[in-house]
Amino acid sequence: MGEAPTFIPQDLQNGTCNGFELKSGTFETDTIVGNKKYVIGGTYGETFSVKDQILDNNGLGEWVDLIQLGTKPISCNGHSAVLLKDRILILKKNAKPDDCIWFLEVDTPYVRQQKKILGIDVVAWSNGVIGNAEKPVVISGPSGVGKGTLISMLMTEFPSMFGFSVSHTTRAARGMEKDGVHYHFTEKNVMEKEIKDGKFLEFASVHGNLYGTSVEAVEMVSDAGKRCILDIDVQGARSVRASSLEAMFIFICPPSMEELEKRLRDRGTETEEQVLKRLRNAQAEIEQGKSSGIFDHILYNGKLEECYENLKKLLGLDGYVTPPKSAPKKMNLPRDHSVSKIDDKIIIGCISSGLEKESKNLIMLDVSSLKGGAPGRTRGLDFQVIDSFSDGFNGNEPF
Ligand SMILES: Nc1ncnc2c1ncn2[C@@H]1O[C@H](COP(=O)(O)OP(=O)(O)OP(=O)(O)O)[C@@H](O)[C@H]1O
Ligand SMILES: Nc1nc2c(ncn2[C@@H]2O[C@H](COP(=O)(O)O)[C@@H](O)[C@H]2O)c(=O)[nH]1
Repeated sequence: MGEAPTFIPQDLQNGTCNGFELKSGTFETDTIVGNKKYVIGGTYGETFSVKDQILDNNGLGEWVDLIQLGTKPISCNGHSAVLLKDRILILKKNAKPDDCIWFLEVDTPYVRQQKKILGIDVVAWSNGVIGNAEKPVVISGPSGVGKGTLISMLMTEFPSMFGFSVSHTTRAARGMEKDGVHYHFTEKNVMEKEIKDGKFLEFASVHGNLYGTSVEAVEMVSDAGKRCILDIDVQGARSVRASSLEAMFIFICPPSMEELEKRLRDRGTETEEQVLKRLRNAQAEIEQGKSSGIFDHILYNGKLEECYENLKKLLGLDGYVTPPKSAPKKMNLPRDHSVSKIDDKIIIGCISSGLEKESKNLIMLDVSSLKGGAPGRTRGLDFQVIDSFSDGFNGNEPF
C-alpha cells in the first residue's frame, strides 16, 4: 500500500452526504443520478426501501415502479449515500464491519441487462467487501475426464490457497461421498425453490439430474481468502461466463473417447445405463468446450502428472512458494461520522469519545478498483485510517 496523500479536511468536495432523520429511527437519503432521484430509506431493524422519481425541469416528477434485486441490507442507526459512477455507496452507521458497506447498483452492466429482460426499472443491492479475491477457476470437461482428480491434487498440494465450491445436486450420493463436502445433496423441489429465490449463480440439468452452484458456495471460499474452484459442466460454465463473476475458464479434454469410456467404467460409480448416457453427452460437451469461446484454456488429460503440471503452470504455480498470510482488514464505522468524496476516495471523518478524551480520525475508503464478485457482492475496496486529524494532516500510517 502506498503513502496516504496530504489533505486538509476542510477542503473536501461535495460536502457531507449523510442522510437525514425523518422521525426517530427512520432515515432517508436523496441521490440524484442524471434525471432521476433515488430515495433510500431505512428504519431501524427493517430492510432498506428504495423509491425513484423521474425529475422534470422543476425538480419534481413521477414516482417509478422499481424492482430491488439481491438481498436488501437491514437498516441500523442511519446511513450515508455517496454517488459513484454507476452505483450508490451506502455506509451504514454503527453496523458490524462486514455489514457496513453496501452498494445500490443503479446503472451497472448487470442492472442494465436486467432492465432489458424484465422491462421495468431495476436496482440491485450488493454487499461491499474489503480486499480482492483472486479470480475463481471454473473447470469443465466431460464426465470421467479427471476434473475431480486434478482438483483434489491441487487442493492437497495447496490447501491454504484453494477452496472448492461445494455444488448442490439432486443425484444420490455415491458410497464415499459426504453431504456438505462433495456436494450438498438435496431434493428437487427444495433446489427449484432456492433457484427461484435467486440463491444460485448457475444451475443446469446434467445427465438427468439438477446441479447448481450457490452464490454462497463461491463467496464462502472467497471470504476465507482462498481462490475458489468450480467443477461444473459446460452449460454451467456458459452461465458463469454471462454472470458478473469474473473467472478463469479451463476445459479438460480426454485423449480419446475410448480412454474416457475406460476411465468411466473403471471408476465403477455409474450403472451401465448412466455410463452410456454420460458418454453420449461427452461428445457434445467436447465439441462445445473446444468451439464455444467460453474457455480461456484447453488442457488434455492424457498422462495425469503432465496434465497436472500444465494446470499448475496456467495458475502460475510452477515453482511457487506459499507466502505467509496476513489477516483480512476490517473497517469499523462509528455512529458519528461525516462522509465526503474526492475523486475515487471516500473520506469518512470519525469522532469517537472515550472516557478521558475525544479522538478524531479519518478513514479513506478507496473505491477505484471495484470488482463484481458473485451476484450480491462487490469486492476490491481498500481503506486506510489516519489517526487524530486537526486542521491538516499528512497521514502516512497504513492501518
Ligand atoms: N490422466 C488419467 N489417466 C488415467 N486415469 C485417470 C486420469 N485422470 C483421472 N483418471 C481416473 O479416471 C476416473 C475419473 O476421474 P474423475 O472422477 O476425476 O473424473 P471427473 O471428470 O471428475 O468425472 P465427473 O465429472 O463424473 O465427476 C477416476 O477413476 C480417476 O482416477
Ligand atoms: N452446471 C453444473 N454442473 C455441475 C455442478 N456440479 C457438478 N457438475 C457437473 O456435473 C457432472 C456430473 O458430476 P458427477 O459428480 O455426478 O459425476 C460433471 O460434469 C460436473 O462437472 C454444478 O454445480 N453446476
